[in-house]
Amino acid sequence: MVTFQDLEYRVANNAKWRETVTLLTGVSGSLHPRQMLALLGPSGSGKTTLLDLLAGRKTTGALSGRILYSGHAPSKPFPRRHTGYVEQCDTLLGNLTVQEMLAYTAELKGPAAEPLAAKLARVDAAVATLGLASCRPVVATVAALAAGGITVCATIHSPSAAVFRQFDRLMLLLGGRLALAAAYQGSALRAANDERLKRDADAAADLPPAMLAEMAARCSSSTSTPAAHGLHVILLPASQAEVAYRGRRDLADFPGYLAPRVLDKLAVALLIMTLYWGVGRPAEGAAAIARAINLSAALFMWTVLPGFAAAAYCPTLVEERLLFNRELSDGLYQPITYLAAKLLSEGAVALVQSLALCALTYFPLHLGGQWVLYWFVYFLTTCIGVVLAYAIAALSPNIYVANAALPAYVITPLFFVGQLMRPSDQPAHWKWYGYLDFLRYGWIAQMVNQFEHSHVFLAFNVERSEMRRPAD
Ligand SMILES: Nc1ncnc2c1ncn2[C@@H]1O[C@H](COP(=O)(O)OP(=O)(O)OP(=O)(O)O)[C@@H](O)[C@H]1O
Repeated sequence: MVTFQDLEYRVANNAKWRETVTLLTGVSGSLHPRQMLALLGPSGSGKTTLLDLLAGRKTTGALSGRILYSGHAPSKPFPRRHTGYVEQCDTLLGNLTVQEMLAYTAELKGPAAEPLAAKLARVDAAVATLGLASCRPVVATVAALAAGGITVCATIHSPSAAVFRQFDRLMLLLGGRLALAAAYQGSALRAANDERLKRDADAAADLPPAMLAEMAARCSSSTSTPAAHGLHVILLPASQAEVAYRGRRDLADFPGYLAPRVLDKLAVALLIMTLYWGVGRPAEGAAAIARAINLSAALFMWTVLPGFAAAAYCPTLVEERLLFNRELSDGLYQPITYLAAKLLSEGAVALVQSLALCALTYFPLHLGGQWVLYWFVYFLTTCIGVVLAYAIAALSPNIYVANAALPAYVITPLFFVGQLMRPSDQPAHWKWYGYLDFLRYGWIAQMVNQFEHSHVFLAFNVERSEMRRPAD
Protein backbone atom coordinates (compact mmCIF):
# COMPACT_ATOMS: atom_id res chain seq x y z
CA MET A 1 0.00 0.00 0.00
CA VAL A 2 1.19 3.49 -0.85
CA THR A 3 0.09 6.42 1.28
CA PHE A 4 0.76 10.10 0.84
CA GLN A 5 -0.01 12.82 3.36
CA ASP A 6 -0.14 16.60 3.04
CA LEU A 7 2.01 16.74 -0.04
CA GLU A 8 3.13 20.21 -0.98
CA TYR A 9 5.42 20.59 -3.94
CA ARG A 10 7.11 23.79 -5.06
CA VAL A 11 9.35 24.33 -8.06
CA ALA A 12 11.14 27.23 -9.72
CA ASN A 13 8.63 28.96 -11.93
CA ASN A 14 9.32 28.45 -15.62
CA ALA A 15 7.36 31.53 -16.49
CA LYS A 16 8.76 33.98 -13.94
CA TRP A 17 12.42 34.49 -13.21
CA ARG A 18 13.39 33.93 -9.55
CA GLU A 19 9.86 32.97 -8.48
CA THR A 20 8.53 29.64 -7.35
CA VAL A 21 5.19 28.05 -8.03
CA THR A 22 3.26 25.57 -5.90
CA LEU A 23 2.05 22.64 -8.01
CA LEU A 24 0.48 20.56 -5.21
CA THR A 25 -0.98 21.73 -1.90
CA GLY A 26 -2.13 19.49 0.95
CA VAL A 27 -2.70 16.42 -1.21
CA SER A 28 -3.36 13.23 0.78
CA GLY A 29 -4.57 9.77 -0.23
CA SER A 30 -3.63 6.14 -0.59
CA LEU A 31 -3.24 3.42 -3.21
CA HIS A 32 -4.41 -0.02 -2.14
CA PRO A 33 -3.19 -3.40 -3.38
CA ARG A 34 -5.52 -5.14 -5.85
CA GLN A 35 -7.38 -1.88 -6.43
CA MET A 36 -7.27 0.51 -9.37
CA LEU A 37 -7.36 4.21 -8.62
CA ALA A 38 -8.54 6.63 -11.32
CA LEU A 39 -6.76 9.96 -10.92
CA LEU A 40 -8.96 12.57 -12.55
CA GLY A 41 -8.69 16.32 -13.03
CA PRO A 42 -8.56 18.97 -15.72
CA SER A 43 -5.41 19.58 -17.67
CA GLY A 44 -2.82 21.25 -15.47
CA SER A 45 -4.41 20.15 -12.22
CA GLY A 46 -1.29 18.26 -11.10
CA LYS A 47 -2.03 14.62 -11.97
CA THR A 48 1.32 13.99 -13.64
CA THR A 49 3.13 15.86 -10.88
CA LEU A 50 1.57 13.60 -8.25
CA LEU A 51 2.36 10.44 -10.20
CA ASP A 52 5.94 11.61 -10.73
CA LEU A 53 6.37 12.22 -7.01
CA LEU A 54 4.94 8.83 -6.07
CA ALA A 55 7.23 7.14 -8.60
CA GLY A 56 10.30 9.06 -7.40
CA ARG A 57 10.78 10.71 -10.76
CA LYS A 58 11.10 14.32 -9.58
CA THR A 59 14.68 15.42 -9.10
CA THR A 60 14.10 19.15 -8.62
CA GLY A 61 11.79 21.24 -6.45
CA ALA A 62 10.94 21.14 -2.75
CA LEU A 63 8.55 18.50 -1.42
CA SER A 64 7.00 18.48 2.01
CA GLY A 65 4.63 15.88 3.46
CA ARG A 66 5.12 12.13 3.53
CA ILE A 67 5.09 9.33 0.96
CA LEU A 68 5.13 5.82 2.47
CA TYR A 69 5.43 2.42 0.83
CA SER A 70 3.90 -0.24 3.12
CA GLY A 71 4.20 2.23 5.96
CA HIS A 72 7.90 2.91 5.41
CA ALA A 73 9.67 5.87 3.91
CA PRO A 74 11.30 4.41 0.77
CA SER A 75 14.95 4.85 -0.11
CA LYS A 76 15.59 7.11 -3.10
CA PRO A 77 15.97 4.35 -5.74
CA PHE A 78 13.15 2.19 -4.34
CA PRO A 79 10.16 3.81 -6.12
CA ARG A 80 12.02 3.91 -9.44
CA ARG A 81 12.88 0.24 -9.23
CA HIS A 82 9.57 -1.00 -7.94
CA THR A 83 7.03 1.04 -9.84
CA GLY A 84 6.13 0.81 -13.49
CA TYR A 85 5.40 4.06 -15.26
CA VAL A 86 3.62 4.25 -18.59
CA GLU A 87 4.05 7.61 -20.27
CA GLN A 88 1.60 9.33 -22.57
CA CYS A 89 4.06 9.49 -25.43
CA ASP A 90 5.76 6.53 -27.08
CA THR A 91 9.29 6.06 -25.71
CA LEU A 92 9.96 2.57 -27.03
CA LEU A 93 12.70 1.33 -29.32
CA GLY A 94 11.08 1.05 -32.72
CA ASN A 95 13.42 -1.73 -33.85
CA LEU A 96 12.40 -4.13 -31.09
CA THR A 97 9.35 -6.34 -30.94
CA VAL A 98 7.01 -6.19 -27.95
CA GLN A 99 8.64 -9.29 -26.51
CA GLU A 100 12.15 -7.94 -27.09
CA MET A 101 11.33 -4.53 -25.59
CA LEU A 102 10.02 -6.18 -22.43
CA ALA A 103 13.01 -8.53 -22.24
CA TYR A 104 15.39 -5.63 -22.76
CA THR A 105 13.71 -3.65 -19.97
CA ALA A 106 13.64 -6.70 -17.70
CA GLU A 107 17.39 -7.09 -18.21
CA LEU A 108 18.02 -3.45 -17.33
CA LYS A 109 15.53 -3.09 -14.53
CA GLY A 110 15.50 -6.52 -12.90
CA PRO A 111 17.96 -7.45 -10.18
CA ALA A 112 21.33 -8.48 -11.58
CA ALA A 113 21.25 -11.64 -9.48
CA GLU A 114 17.93 -12.82 -10.91
CA PRO A 115 18.47 -15.70 -13.36
CA LEU A 116 17.85 -14.90 -16.98
CA ALA A 117 15.32 -17.69 -17.37
CA ALA A 118 13.24 -16.21 -14.54
CA LYS A 119 13.25 -12.78 -16.20
CA LEU A 120 12.16 -14.28 -19.52
CA ALA A 121 9.42 -16.22 -17.79
CA ARG A 122 8.15 -12.99 -16.27
CA VAL A 123 8.22 -11.34 -19.69
CA ASP A 124 6.15 -14.21 -21.12
CA ALA A 125 3.71 -13.84 -18.24
CA ALA A 126 3.46 -10.07 -18.82
CA VAL A 127 2.83 -10.58 -22.54
CA ALA A 128 0.08 -13.07 -21.76
CA THR A 129 -1.46 -10.91 -19.00
CA LEU A 130 -1.54 -7.83 -21.19
CA GLY A 131 -3.04 -9.75 -24.09
CA LEU A 132 -0.09 -8.86 -26.30
CA ALA A 133 0.54 -12.35 -27.68
CA SER A 134 -0.78 -11.20 -31.06
CA CYS A 135 1.87 -8.47 -31.08
CA ARG A 136 4.74 -10.97 -30.96
CA PRO A 137 6.97 -11.11 -34.06
CA VAL A 138 5.12 -11.61 -37.27
CA VAL A 139 7.59 -14.22 -37.96
CA ALA A 140 6.07 -16.28 -35.11
CA THR A 141 2.78 -16.30 -37.00
CA VAL A 142 4.53 -17.43 -40.17
CA ALA A 143 6.33 -20.12 -38.15
CA ALA A 144 2.93 -21.35 -36.99
CA LEU A 145 1.88 -21.59 -40.64
CA ALA A 146 5.02 -23.59 -41.43
CA ALA A 147 4.26 -25.92 -38.54
CA GLY A 148 0.87 -26.46 -40.15
CA GLY A 149 2.46 -27.75 -43.35
CA ILE A 150 3.17 -24.58 -45.40
CA THR A 151 6.64 -24.25 -46.94
CA VAL A 152 8.21 -20.89 -46.12
CA CYS A 153 11.25 -19.14 -47.56
CA ALA A 154 11.89 -15.63 -46.22
CA THR A 155 14.62 -13.07 -46.62
CA ILE A 156 15.38 -11.39 -43.31
CA HIS A 157 17.24 -8.15 -42.84
CA SER A 158 19.12 -7.62 -39.56
CA PRO A 159 16.96 -10.10 -37.66
CA SER A 160 16.92 -10.01 -33.89
CA ALA A 161 17.79 -13.19 -32.03
CA ALA A 162 14.16 -13.89 -31.18
CA VAL A 163 13.14 -13.64 -34.83
CA PHE A 164 16.11 -15.64 -36.03
CA ARG A 165 15.42 -18.54 -33.73
CA GLN A 166 12.08 -19.10 -35.44
CA PHE A 167 13.85 -20.37 -38.54
CA ASP A 168 14.87 -23.95 -39.14
CA ARG A 169 17.38 -23.71 -41.93
CA LEU A 170 19.73 -21.06 -43.18
CA MET A 171 21.18 -20.09 -46.55
CA LEU A 172 23.74 -17.32 -46.70
CA LEU A 173 24.45 -15.55 -50.01
CA LEU A 174 27.56 -13.44 -50.45
CA GLY A 175 28.20 -11.55 -53.67
CA GLY A 176 25.60 -13.63 -55.47
CA ARG A 177 27.17 -16.89 -54.35
CA LEU A 178 26.01 -19.43 -51.87
CA ALA A 179 28.44 -19.07 -48.96
CA LEU A 180 26.62 -21.17 -46.43
CA ALA A 181 23.75 -23.61 -46.78
CA ALA A 182 21.98 -25.55 -44.06
CA ALA A 183 24.82 -24.58 -41.74
CA TYR A 184 22.66 -25.29 -38.76
CA GLN A 185 19.24 -26.68 -38.08
CA GLY A 186 17.30 -23.97 -36.31
CA SER A 187 15.04 -26.46 -34.64
CA ALA A 188 18.06 -28.24 -33.20
CA LEU A 189 19.55 -24.93 -32.14
CA ARG A 190 16.27 -23.88 -30.61
CA ALA A 191 15.98 -27.13 -28.76
CA ALA A 192 19.60 -26.89 -27.61
CA ASN A 193 19.17 -23.35 -26.45
CA ASP A 194 15.85 -24.01 -24.75
CA GLU A 195 17.31 -27.07 -23.07
CA ARG A 196 20.33 -25.10 -21.93
CA LEU A 197 18.15 -22.20 -20.73
CA LYS A 198 16.23 -24.67 -18.61
CA ARG A 199 19.35 -26.40 -17.39
CA ASP A 200 21.56 -23.38 -16.95
CA ALA A 201 19.53 -20.75 -15.15
CA ASP A 202 22.17 -18.13 -15.71
CA ALA A 203 22.54 -18.86 -19.42
CA ALA A 204 25.63 -16.74 -19.70
CA ALA A 205 27.69 -19.23 -21.69
CA ASP A 206 27.86 -19.29 -25.45
CA LEU A 207 26.24 -21.70 -27.87
CA PRO A 208 26.97 -25.44 -27.57
CA PRO A 209 30.65 -25.87 -28.51
CA ALA A 210 29.94 -28.53 -31.12
CA MET A 211 27.55 -26.24 -32.93
CA LEU A 212 29.98 -23.33 -32.81
CA ALA A 213 32.77 -25.55 -34.12
CA GLU A 214 30.60 -26.62 -37.03
CA MET A 215 29.65 -23.00 -37.72
CA ALA A 216 33.26 -21.88 -37.57
CA ALA A 217 34.37 -24.68 -39.93
CA ARG A 218 31.71 -23.82 -42.47
CA CYS A 219 32.19 -20.08 -42.13
CA SER A 220 35.94 -20.32 -42.59
CA SER A 221 35.37 -21.96 -45.95
CA SER A 222 33.12 -19.10 -47.05
CA THR A 223 34.48 -16.07 -48.86
CA SER A 224 33.56 -13.43 -46.31
CA THR A 225 34.31 -13.86 -42.64
CA PRO A 226 32.79 -10.55 -41.43
CA ALA A 227 29.33 -11.70 -42.47
CA ALA A 228 29.95 -15.03 -40.86
CA HIS A 229 31.04 -13.31 -37.66
CA GLY A 230 27.72 -11.48 -37.65
CA LEU A 231 26.01 -14.82 -37.33
CA HIS A 232 27.59 -15.37 -33.94
CA VAL A 233 25.84 -12.24 -32.70
CA ILE A 234 22.40 -13.15 -33.93
CA LEU A 235 22.70 -16.71 -32.75
CA LEU A 236 23.23 -15.70 -29.14
CA PRO A 237 20.51 -16.72 -26.73
CA ALA A 238 17.69 -14.24 -26.98
CA SER A 239 18.12 -12.15 -23.89
CA GLN A 240 21.89 -11.92 -24.22
CA ALA A 241 21.29 -10.51 -27.66
CA GLU A 242 18.74 -8.03 -26.27
CA VAL A 243 21.43 -6.48 -24.12
CA ALA A 244 23.88 -6.39 -26.99
CA TYR A 245 21.18 -5.29 -29.41
CA ARG A 246 20.90 -1.66 -28.49
CA GLY A 247 24.67 -1.19 -28.65
CA ARG A 248 25.13 -2.89 -31.98
CA ARG A 249 21.86 -1.55 -33.40
CA ASP A 250 23.50 1.74 -34.36
CA LEU A 251 26.66 0.19 -35.74
CA ALA A 252 24.69 -2.22 -37.92
CA ASP A 253 22.42 0.47 -39.31
CA PHE A 254 24.22 1.60 -42.44
CA PRO A 255 21.70 3.97 -44.02
CA GLY A 256 20.57 5.54 -40.77
CA TYR A 257 23.71 5.66 -38.65
CA LEU A 258 26.88 4.86 -40.54
CA ALA A 259 26.19 6.55 -43.87
CA PRO A 260 25.95 10.13 -42.53
CA ARG A 261 29.09 9.54 -40.48
CA VAL A 262 31.20 8.18 -43.30
CA LEU A 263 29.92 9.17 -46.74
CA ASP A 264 30.20 12.97 -46.42
CA LYS A 265 33.79 12.72 -45.23
CA LEU A 266 34.57 10.15 -47.91
CA ALA A 267 33.26 12.54 -50.59
CA VAL A 268 35.42 15.43 -49.32
CA ALA A 269 38.44 13.12 -48.93
CA LEU A 270 38.05 12.05 -52.57
CA LEU A 271 37.81 15.69 -53.62
CA ILE A 272 40.96 16.60 -51.67
CA MET A 273 42.72 13.54 -53.04
CA THR A 274 41.98 14.36 -56.67
CA LEU A 275 42.31 18.15 -56.35
CA TYR A 276 45.62 18.22 -54.47
CA TRP A 277 47.19 15.07 -55.96
CA GLY A 278 50.98 15.19 -55.46
CA VAL A 279 50.94 18.61 -53.79
CA GLY A 280 53.55 17.48 -51.28
CA ARG A 281 56.16 16.59 -53.90
CA PRO A 282 59.45 18.45 -53.53
CA ALA A 283 59.87 21.52 -55.72
CA GLU A 284 62.30 24.35 -56.06
CA GLY A 285 62.08 28.14 -56.09
CA ALA A 286 58.71 29.80 -56.80
CA ALA A 287 57.08 26.42 -57.41
CA ALA A 288 58.06 25.38 -53.89
CA ILE A 289 56.32 28.45 -52.43
CA ALA A 290 53.19 27.82 -54.53
CA ARG A 291 53.09 24.17 -53.46
CA ALA A 292 53.57 25.10 -49.82
CA ILE A 293 50.64 27.51 -50.02
CA ASN A 294 48.44 24.91 -51.72
CA LEU A 295 49.51 22.28 -49.21
CA SER A 296 48.65 24.52 -46.26
CA ALA A 297 45.21 25.12 -47.82
CA ALA A 298 44.68 21.37 -48.30
CA LEU A 299 45.64 20.76 -44.66
CA PHE A 300 43.28 23.54 -43.61
CA MET A 301 40.32 21.94 -45.40
CA TRP A 302 41.32 18.52 -44.09
CA THR A 303 41.49 19.81 -40.51
CA VAL A 304 38.17 21.67 -40.53
CA LEU A 305 36.32 18.80 -42.24
CA PRO A 306 35.51 16.96 -38.97
CA GLY A 307 34.11 20.22 -37.59
CA PHE A 308 31.67 20.67 -40.46
CA ALA A 309 30.84 16.98 -40.68
CA ALA A 310 29.93 16.92 -36.98
CA ALA A 311 26.32 17.74 -37.92
CA ALA A 312 25.88 14.01 -38.52
CA TYR A 313 26.24 13.34 -34.80
CA CYS A 314 23.41 15.61 -33.59
CA PRO A 315 20.23 13.68 -34.52
CA THR A 316 20.93 10.52 -32.51
CA LEU A 317 21.00 12.40 -29.23
CA VAL A 318 17.91 14.50 -29.97
CA GLU A 319 15.93 11.51 -31.27
CA GLU A 320 16.73 9.37 -28.24
CA ARG A 321 16.00 12.11 -25.72
CA LEU A 322 12.50 10.91 -24.74
CA LEU A 323 13.71 7.34 -24.39
CA PHE A 324 16.77 8.47 -22.44
CA ASN A 325 14.66 10.62 -20.09
CA ARG A 326 12.27 7.75 -19.47
CA GLU A 327 15.04 5.22 -18.83
CA LEU A 328 16.82 7.70 -16.60
CA SER A 329 13.61 8.36 -14.64
CA ASP A 330 13.19 4.61 -14.27
CA GLY A 331 16.67 4.48 -12.75
CA LEU A 332 17.89 2.00 -15.38
CA TYR A 333 21.34 3.58 -15.67
CA GLN A 334 23.34 6.70 -14.93
CA PRO A 335 23.77 9.48 -17.53
CA ILE A 336 27.49 8.73 -17.63
CA THR A 337 26.72 5.14 -18.72
CA TYR A 338 24.63 6.36 -21.61
CA LEU A 339 27.21 8.95 -22.62
CA ALA A 340 30.06 6.45 -22.41
CA ALA A 341 28.15 3.96 -24.59
CA LYS A 342 27.39 6.63 -27.20
CA LEU A 343 30.95 7.93 -27.27
CA LEU A 344 32.36 4.43 -27.56
CA SER A 345 30.13 3.74 -30.58
CA GLU A 346 31.12 7.06 -32.16
CA GLY A 347 34.79 6.46 -31.33
CA ALA A 348 34.73 3.04 -33.00
CA VAL A 349 33.28 4.49 -36.19
CA ALA A 350 35.67 7.46 -36.08
CA LEU A 351 38.65 5.15 -35.62
CA VAL A 352 37.92 3.03 -38.69
CA GLN A 353 36.78 5.97 -40.76
CA SER A 354 39.83 8.10 -39.89
CA LEU A 355 42.32 5.32 -40.65
CA ALA A 356 40.77 4.70 -44.06
CA LEU A 357 40.40 8.35 -45.07
CA CYS A 358 43.86 9.35 -43.85
CA ALA A 359 45.36 6.57 -45.97
CA LEU A 360 43.24 7.77 -48.90
CA THR A 361 44.67 11.31 -48.71
CA TYR A 362 48.16 11.01 -47.20
CA PHE A 363 49.78 8.91 -49.91
CA PRO A 364 48.22 10.41 -53.08
CA LEU A 365 49.08 13.91 -51.82
CA HIS A 366 52.69 12.81 -51.19
CA LEU A 367 52.57 14.30 -47.74
CA GLY A 368 55.62 14.42 -45.50
CA GLY A 369 55.93 14.17 -41.74
CA GLN A 370 54.71 11.13 -39.86
CA TRP A 371 51.63 9.29 -41.10
CA VAL A 372 50.66 8.29 -37.60
CA LEU A 373 50.68 11.94 -36.47
CA TYR A 374 48.68 12.96 -39.53
CA TRP A 375 46.09 10.31 -38.64
CA PHE A 376 46.10 10.99 -34.90
CA VAL A 377 45.44 14.73 -35.29
CA TYR A 378 42.55 14.01 -37.67
CA PHE A 379 41.14 11.34 -35.33
CA LEU A 380 41.41 13.62 -32.31
CA THR A 381 39.73 16.51 -34.14
CA THR A 382 36.92 14.16 -35.18
CA CYS A 383 36.44 13.07 -31.55
CA ILE A 384 36.31 16.68 -30.36
CA GLY A 385 33.77 17.38 -33.13
CA VAL A 386 31.61 14.53 -31.82
CA VAL A 387 31.72 15.87 -28.26
CA LEU A 388 30.86 19.40 -29.43
CA ALA A 389 28.00 18.11 -31.57
CA TYR A 390 26.69 16.14 -28.59
CA ALA A 391 26.92 19.23 -26.39
CA ILE A 392 24.99 21.32 -28.92
CA ALA A 393 22.40 18.56 -29.41
CA ALA A 394 21.95 18.24 -25.64
CA LEU A 395 21.41 21.99 -25.27
CA SER A 396 19.04 22.26 -28.25
CA PRO A 397 15.30 21.79 -27.66
CA ASN A 398 14.83 19.97 -30.98
CA ILE A 399 16.64 18.77 -34.08
CA TYR A 400 15.87 21.94 -36.06
CA VAL A 401 17.62 24.16 -33.54
CA ALA A 402 20.55 21.69 -33.34
CA ASN A 403 20.92 21.62 -37.13
CA ALA A 404 20.95 25.40 -37.27
CA ALA A 405 23.18 25.94 -34.23
CA LEU A 406 26.03 23.58 -35.14
CA PRO A 407 27.05 25.09 -38.51
CA ALA A 408 26.53 28.58 -37.09
CA TYR A 409 29.01 27.73 -34.35
CA VAL A 410 31.49 25.79 -36.52
CA ILE A 411 31.93 28.66 -38.97
CA THR A 412 33.33 30.92 -36.24
CA PRO A 413 36.50 28.97 -35.33
CA LEU A 414 37.48 28.82 -39.01
CA PHE A 415 38.49 32.49 -38.92
CA PHE A 416 40.91 31.87 -36.06
CA VAL A 417 42.67 28.77 -37.35
CA GLY A 418 45.45 30.84 -38.90
CA GLN A 419 44.89 30.15 -42.59
CA LEU A 420 42.33 32.89 -43.25
CA MET A 421 44.05 35.48 -41.06
CA ARG A 422 47.42 35.20 -39.39
CA PRO A 423 47.07 34.90 -35.61
CA SER A 424 49.48 37.81 -35.17
CA ASP A 425 47.14 40.01 -37.24
CA GLN A 426 44.02 39.11 -35.29
CA PRO A 427 42.79 41.96 -33.07
CA ALA A 428 43.68 41.75 -29.40
CA HIS A 429 40.03 41.59 -28.32
CA TRP A 430 39.61 38.32 -30.30
CA LYS A 431 42.79 36.61 -29.14
CA TRP A 432 40.96 34.65 -26.45
CA TYR A 433 38.75 32.94 -29.03
CA GLY A 434 41.78 31.74 -30.95
CA TYR A 435 43.06 30.00 -27.85
CA LEU A 436 39.74 28.13 -27.51
CA ASP A 437 39.78 27.08 -31.16
CA PHE A 438 40.28 23.29 -31.37
CA LEU A 439 40.63 23.46 -35.16
CA ARG A 440 43.54 25.85 -34.83
CA TYR A 441 45.53 23.39 -32.73
CA GLY A 442 44.74 20.67 -35.28
CA TRP A 443 45.94 22.74 -38.21
CA ILE A 444 49.11 23.89 -36.44
CA ALA A 445 49.92 20.26 -35.58
CA GLN A 446 49.43 19.24 -39.22
CA MET A 447 51.57 22.15 -40.44
CA VAL A 448 54.39 21.40 -38.02
CA ASN A 449 54.23 17.73 -39.04
CA GLN A 450 54.59 18.70 -42.70
CA PHE A 451 57.06 21.56 -42.58
CA GLU A 452 59.12 21.02 -39.46
CA HIS A 453 62.02 19.53 -41.36
CA SER A 454 61.30 21.26 -44.62
CA HIS A 455 63.68 23.77 -46.13
CA VAL A 456 60.85 25.63 -47.72
CA PHE A 457 60.47 29.24 -46.70
CA LEU A 458 56.86 30.07 -45.94
CA ALA A 459 55.65 33.57 -46.65
CA PHE A 460 53.41 33.38 -43.64
CA ASN A 461 53.87 32.05 -40.17
CA VAL A 462 51.84 30.07 -37.74
CA GLU A 463 51.92 31.53 -34.30
CA ARG A 464 54.19 29.57 -31.95
CA SER A 465 55.58 27.56 -34.82
CA GLU A 466 57.06 30.05 -37.16
CA MET A 467 58.63 28.09 -39.98
CA ARG A 468 61.51 29.57 -41.84
CA ARG A 469 64.36 28.12 -43.75
CA PRO A 470 67.22 27.72 -41.28
CA ALA A 471 69.78 30.41 -41.89
CA ASP A 472 72.55 28.81 -43.83
N1 LIG B 1 8.33 24.62 -13.35
C1 LIG B 1 7.08 25.00 -13.56
N2 LIG B 1 6.76 26.32 -13.60
C2 LIG B 1 5.52 26.73 -13.81
N3 LIG B 1 4.48 25.91 -13.99
C3 LIG B 1 4.73 24.58 -13.98
C4 LIG B 1 6.01 24.06 -13.77
N4 LIG B 1 5.97 22.71 -13.83
C5 LIG B 1 4.68 22.41 -14.05
N5 LIG B 1 3.93 23.51 -14.15
C6 LIG B 1 2.50 23.58 -14.35
O1 LIG B 1 1.87 22.84 -13.34
C7 LIG B 1 0.64 22.34 -13.79
C8 LIG B 1 0.51 20.89 -13.40
O2 LIG B 1 1.14 20.09 -14.34
P1 LIG B 1 0.80 18.55 -14.52
O3 LIG B 1 1.59 18.09 -15.71
O4 LIG B 1 1.05 17.83 -13.25
O5 LIG B 1 -0.73 18.60 -14.84
P2 LIG B 1 -1.69 17.44 -15.36
O6 LIG B 1 -2.89 17.46 -14.52
O7 LIG B 1 -0.95 16.14 -15.45
O8 LIG B 1 -2.01 17.97 -16.81
P3 LIG B 1 -2.37 17.13 -18.15
O9 LIG B 1 -3.66 16.46 -17.90
O10 LIG B 1 -2.46 18.20 -19.20
O11 LIG B 1 -1.21 16.20 -18.39
C9 LIG B 1 0.59 22.59 -15.28
O12 LIG B 1 -0.23 23.72 -15.52
C10 LIG B 1 2.04 22.91 -15.62
O13 LIG B 1 2.15 23.81 -16.72
